[in-house]
Amino acid sequence: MRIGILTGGGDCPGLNAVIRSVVRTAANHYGSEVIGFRDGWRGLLEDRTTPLDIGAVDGLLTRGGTTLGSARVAPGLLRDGLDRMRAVLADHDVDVLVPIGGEGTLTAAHMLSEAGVPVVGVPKTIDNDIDCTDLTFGFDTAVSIATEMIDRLHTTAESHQRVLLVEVMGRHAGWIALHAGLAAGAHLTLVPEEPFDVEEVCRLVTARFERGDSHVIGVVAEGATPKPGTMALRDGGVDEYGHRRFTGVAQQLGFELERRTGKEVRTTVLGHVQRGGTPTSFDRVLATRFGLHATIAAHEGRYGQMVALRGTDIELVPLGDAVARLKTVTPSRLAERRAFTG
Ligand SMILES: Nc1ncnc2c1ncn2[C@@H]1O[C@H](COP(=O)(O)OP(=O)(O)O)[C@@H](O)[C@H]1O
Ligand SMILES: O=P(O)(O)OC[C@H]1O[C@](O)(COP(=O)(O)O)[C@@H](O)[C@@H]1O
Ligand SMILES: [Mg+2]
Repeated sequence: MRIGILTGGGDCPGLNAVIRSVVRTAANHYGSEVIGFRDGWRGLLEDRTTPLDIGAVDGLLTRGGTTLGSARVAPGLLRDGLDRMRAVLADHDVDVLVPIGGEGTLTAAHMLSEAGVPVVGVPKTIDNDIDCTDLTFGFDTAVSIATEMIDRLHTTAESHQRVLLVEVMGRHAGWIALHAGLAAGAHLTLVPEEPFDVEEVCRLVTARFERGDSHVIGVVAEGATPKPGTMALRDGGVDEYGHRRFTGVAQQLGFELERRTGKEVRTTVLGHVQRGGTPTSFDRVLATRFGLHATIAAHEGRYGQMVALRGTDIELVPLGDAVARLKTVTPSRLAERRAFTG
């Protein structure tokens, strides 16, 4: 058998570990071959490939990023390129395609699958917002990095009796903010799922200083928004791929807080540091198991599926189910942070 593999969307610690796992499982369990398409769907459309044998994946387990590269393609171009992609796959004798990506890449994978292309998907995202899987690799790494950074912000914030706002990633879902906030003892966590009231945030800040607390740490997901009418947030529009352009919610909230409470505020935007570097051991294991089970599914002809973590087992779920909706933070998980707010 010949497996084609590609990585799409934003990079994520653990992508290389999946690639290695697919190649090793294919070669060692099945005597199969793997070919990589460069730069996500773009490489498949443009027929840019790289052979992947055991030697090519040496050392990949621990390396961040993706050795195959990743790029975005406008979804319309992809839909128009269906026949072209089919022809490229046939030219390379690819029997099954294993796309590794977020909800965008997996939506495209579902489209190919519906068009009859044999596909087994692997979910990736640091945001942890893909449905039908308990977790995605990259999330644990991002939370670990964010936690360490927030730990460090505590000490400088208390030295100066400041409010420290830290903006973390999370376009539609506040999982990173919620988990890093809980892990690092944040006093306030703002997530996209629950628009915030700037007056309430001001009350919390003022109350903490009035009762003698030394500082405030607020974790703000990049996709958090104020309740309508409470605070203006600059509109950045959308990019050519339909993604909302962020304009720095933490910074803008910081200005408002300083103005309204008179307290000194500093803002730290963690940005891509959350996605860079080596995956945690948890993510290495999850990525390796995803790659292993995707390769088994490919050889068993279980197409149109995505590997998923359910409890401690890796299972297969229909791609259509996985991309039907995003997995956002539930009200009950949001409620858990109340005791630690303020
Ligand atoms: N609705 C869609 N239909 C078809 N293809 C899509 C769709 N959304 C995204 N894609 C393709 O998947 C690529 C990656 O999606 P993107 O949202 O950027 O990253 P991720 O896979 O991490 O969610 C896009 O550049 C595009 O080519
Ligand atoms: O690297 P880019 O293109 O600026 O994208 C940033 C976005 O990618 C992410 O890091 C990960 O999102 P995906 O895994 O869905 O691609 C988001 O948290 C963030 O908003
Ligand atoms: Mg996406």
